Parts: sequence; structure tokens; C-alpha cells
Amino acid sequence: MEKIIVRGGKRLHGTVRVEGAKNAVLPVIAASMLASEGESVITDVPVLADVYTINEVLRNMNADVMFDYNTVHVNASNQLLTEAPTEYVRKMRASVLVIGPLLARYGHAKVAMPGGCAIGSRPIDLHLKGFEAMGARTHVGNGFVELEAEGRLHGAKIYLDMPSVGATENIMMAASLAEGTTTIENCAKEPEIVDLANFLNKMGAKVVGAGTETIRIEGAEELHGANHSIIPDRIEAGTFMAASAITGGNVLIENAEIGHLRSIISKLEEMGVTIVEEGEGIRVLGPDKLEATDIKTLPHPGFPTDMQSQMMALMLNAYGTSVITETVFENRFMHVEEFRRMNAKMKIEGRSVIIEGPGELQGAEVAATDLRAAAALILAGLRAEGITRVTDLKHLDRGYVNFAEKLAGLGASIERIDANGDSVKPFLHINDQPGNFLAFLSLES
Ligand SMILES: CC(=O)N[C@H]1[C@@H](OP(=O)(O)OP(=O)(O)OC[C@H]2O[C@@H](n3ccc(=O)[nH]c3=O)[C@H](O)[C@@H]2O)O[C@H](CO)[C@@H](O)[C@@H]1O
Ligand SMILES: C=C(OP(=O)(O)O)C(=O)O
Repeated sequence: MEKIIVRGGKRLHGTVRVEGAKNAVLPVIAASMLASEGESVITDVPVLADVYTINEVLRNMNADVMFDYNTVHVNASNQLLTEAPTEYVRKMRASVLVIGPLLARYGHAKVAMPGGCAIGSRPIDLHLKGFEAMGARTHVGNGFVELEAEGRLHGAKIYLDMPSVGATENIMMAASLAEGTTTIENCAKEPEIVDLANFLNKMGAKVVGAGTETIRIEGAEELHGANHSIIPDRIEAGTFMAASAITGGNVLIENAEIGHLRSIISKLEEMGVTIVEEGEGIRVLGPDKLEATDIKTLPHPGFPTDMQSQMMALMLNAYGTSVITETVFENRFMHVEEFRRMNAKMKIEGRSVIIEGPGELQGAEVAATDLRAAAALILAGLRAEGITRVTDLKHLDRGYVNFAEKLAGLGASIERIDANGDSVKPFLHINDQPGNFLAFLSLES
């Protein structure tokens, strides 16, 4: 099993560049299946396990997909299969995003029911309600969800009980090819929603209002391939901001979009971190002493749940009492137990964690319980006394490109090793043709 070994105590300094956003590229690749003619060329694509997974999902449904360095080419003009391959759907929940495009284009989609995961039960009832309002019939059974529509989907007025990112994206994609106008009220407002809307519009769709509480989509007769470059990853940016802050460092984060990072910046400033906007990005200067603060995760523009565990690592080192309240997912505190192995003192009360800081974090062997927990444990290791070993790195590889390498480039004492204790080379992207996916997975932790 691969591990990341961190020796705490180094202040980070230098420059790091943020990749394209995982949570933007996955829906954009799914949306490329809506094009009945032409190729989509998607640039600034991060080389992540999740991107390989969605590419493989599309290939298994008969789309031509090529991943060359940071560019994905999709040609979906072939007749596509309407059943998504279960082995890949199981790897990644975002695979449910193929339902909207398939249903809109062919009136049929069958996908394995995504189960819960380490952060909560994560149902897809809001996606299904939206499709039903547009004329689809849904059948859930034997571990699958199957949707069928007679003829074209029709536009509908859809109100989401909560602003689900995935439901907003899935419904937006389906509505882009439906007959008539769809409105989605109380929709998600994340920057990744805006990025998807921009891509759909380049494909010939008519989507207005993305980034606000109501999106209006006028369905088009057909859509074509388009060129699109993916927005920077605000969660990767936030994670490196936290890394600089926790080590009292001085790091310039290039390609960070400040407008997407307001809630994170505001909390870091409350903790005594200095943030300076520079031409090339955002400079983050960590203080000698972090101050306690409180955080409540919320849909955008509130504080993102995907930064909750990284901020917890900071709070463990902050002076005073901090409280984190998680309102988006009902079970996103699995990392608390792992932090405790590092001597962290914290108490879970319902949906909140109370931290009396600063603790004296000690290095330990800890397991990444999910993607962001993996990053958070590494951040804690940067500040802990002694050596921290982080296992279960398959989670990390879903969402961070060469994370250990990038931190080492900033001066961290960090190394990724394999089961024999040999150093693992950073992942160099290979031209991703069918089959190379397995080469990537062989790097598996
Ligand atoms: C690939 C991707 O973009 N993933 C992001 C996306 O996940 P995802 O799209 O799955 O997250 P949602 O916004 O849909 O989920 C938010 C909440 O709504 C609930 N819900 C959602 C759909 C539904 O039909 N019914 C329902 O009850 C979920 O269980 C959760 O409690 O947004 C999350 C919230 O910002 C982020 O943490 C994930 O990183
Ligand atoms: C929860 C996350 O992703 P996903 O929805 O793909 O599990 C994440 O990016 O932190």
C-alpha cells in the first residue's frame, strides 16, 4: 500500500499553480454527450483518477474519447448506448451526471444506483423528480435506476427542495435538449454550475441565470461539440491556502480565482492569515499564531463543505475555541477519529465539532477517509511533531494532481512511497487511450 510520509515543521514558501476544477470538468465531459455532431475539445483538464473514470464511462457507451495531456476530446456523434457501465459508475458518484444527457438525447437511461459514501447517504431523489417533471418515468429496482420518456422531454417548472449541485447540473443538461422552457428554482449557484452553463451555451443551448437562484433553459433541437477551458479548482486553491497558513508560510497560488474564494478568504483572515491579491494569483502569508474561528458549511456562496476538513486541521493549531458545523452532508466527520490518532482534542456534538486549541499534534499513521480528509491529514502532518504517515491515497488521487510533489516544491518534507518503501514518481500523464486507464489504476495505493 502506498503512503505519504510527512515530517512536520517546515514553513512553506514559493509558488504553486492550481489545476482545472474536478467538479467542473466532470459535468462538462458528461454534457459533451449531448452533441449529436462535432467534437468537443475541453482544455485545462486536471489529470485525476475521476477524469479517467468519466472518460471510461463515455467510451463504454460508444463515445470516442481521447485524453491528451490536459485536453479531453469527445466525439459523441455515434449512436450511444444508454446504459452506463456499472463498474465505473460504482467508482464515482458523479457518473449519475450521464442520466440527463442520455435521457434528453435518447429518451432512455439506465445507471446503477449510486450508494452512499464516506460522507453521507447522498440520494438522487431531486434529480429524479426533475426528470419526472419533464415527462420521464422512473423505475428503481435491482440496484439500478432506469428512466424512460416517450418522445422528447418537455420543459417544466422545477423547484429544488435544496440547492443540489448534481441535480441542478443534471436537469440543466436534460433541459438543454427538451422541448420548450425549463426553469429551475432554488438551484445551486456554485461556480461549476456557471462553467457548465457556459459550455452548454457554446454547444448551442440557451441557458440564462446560472449563478443565481433561478436558471432558465430554452431547449434546442440539437447541440453540437464545442471548445471549452475549465475554470480553476477553488478547492485545490483553498487547500494550498490552508497549507501556507498552517505552516506560517508565504506561498503564491497561481491561477486561483479570487471571486470563487471569498468565503474561504474571509475565514482565513479571521484566523489571522494575510491574503494579498497579486497579478498572477493570491499570496497567502501564515501568521505565527492562528486564531480560533467558527465555520458553518453551506451551499455557495457560503463556506464549502469540501474545505471543512482542511480548515479543521488549521483550527487544531489555533488559539481558542473553534466550532465547525457541517450542514451539507450528514456524515462528514470521519476524519475526526483520524485527527484524534494525532493527539487532537475535539468533541463531536450533533452536526458540530468543538475544538479547543492549540493542541500539540503528533505524527501518527492515519487513513484518508475521503478525498478532502486525505488533504487535511497531510496538512495536519505539515505542522505536527514527528512523522505522519497517510494511507488510503486512492481518495487523494481522485481530486489532487501530484499533491505531495507540489507540497515538496514548496519546501515541505514529504514523500510518497510504495509498499517496498521506494519513492513513487509523480504521475506523468500518458496519452489516455482505452486500456491506459488500467495503467493509472496500477498506481493505486
Ligand atoms: C462532483 C461534484 O461536483 N461533487 C460536489 C457536489 O456533489 P453533489 O452534487 O453530490 O452534492 P449535492 O449538492 O447534490 O448534495 C448536497 C446535499 O443535498 C442532498 N441531496 C442531493 C441530491 C438529491 O437528489 N437529494 C439530496 O438529498 C445530498 O445528500 C447532500 O446532503 O456538490 C457537493 C456540495 O457542494 C460537493 O461536496 C461535491 O464535491
Ligand atoms: C465530495 C467530493 O467529491 P464527490 O462529489 O465527487 O464525491 C469532493 O470533491 O470533495
